[in-house]
Amino acid sequence: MFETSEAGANVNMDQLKRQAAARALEEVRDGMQLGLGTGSTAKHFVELLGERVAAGLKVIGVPTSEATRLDATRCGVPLTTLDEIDHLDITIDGADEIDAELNLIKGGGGALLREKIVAAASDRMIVIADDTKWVPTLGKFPLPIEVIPFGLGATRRAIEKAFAECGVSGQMAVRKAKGGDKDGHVFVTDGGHWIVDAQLGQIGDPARLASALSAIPGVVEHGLFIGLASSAVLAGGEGIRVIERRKPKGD
Ligand SMILES: O=C(CO)[C@H](O)[C@H](O)COP(=O)(O)O
Repeated sequence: MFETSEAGANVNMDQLKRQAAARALEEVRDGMQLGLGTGSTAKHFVELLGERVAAGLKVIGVPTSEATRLDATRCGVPLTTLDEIDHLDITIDGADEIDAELNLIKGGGGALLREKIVAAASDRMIVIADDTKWVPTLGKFPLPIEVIPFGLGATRRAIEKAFAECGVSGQMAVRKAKGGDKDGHVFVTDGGHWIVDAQLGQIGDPARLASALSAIPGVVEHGLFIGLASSAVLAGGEGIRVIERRKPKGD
């Protein structure tokens, strides 16, 4: 399904992200419980949602990171936790790569663990992105793997074994923080873990790789989101494309 973009071809990436966020906001209804994603695209959604809340919309959100918690608070979006409510209606989040099955690579911003917990607790997950995130095959974006620092050598060897079994290979690097007083130090997630980014190039069977990585004890979570996204809103120079997942979530 295609929709016409008002902005035409000369929009910059940030405008495209905002357009995708605005389109997803049309799905939000009074009384909904929302998962709030992390990243520059999700930040647009939180800001636009804040404007609707200021105008009287009644919603409550669960943030997927401390950064989003701060943004949502600044924008006046009421927040709760997954301990206080029993489900979420929609999670709206960005992605680093999206394929035709709506499998995703996420975690470029380091929030993959909370993002996956929140998405899994939601009836629907709407992915919002500029259309450069749409790829024929996942893997060009380095796959984030959240790990426990203890025993990292053993965990890395187990990850390499899982890669070989799944027909992929590539360099791994422990993520470093960029900017601020933590610049150059190891990046630490909101959960206190580290991230290993794996440069795989192409992931032929993302579901198989996801299962193999999940089975490794030192791996807390990985950035392959398989079967979680219900739809993707992609904004490009030609307009907005909304892609629905063929099978409903949970099937
Ligand atoms: O997974 C994420 C954070 O962990 C983000 O959703 C992903 O990195 C996309 O970010 P952006 O909207 O800034 O391109």
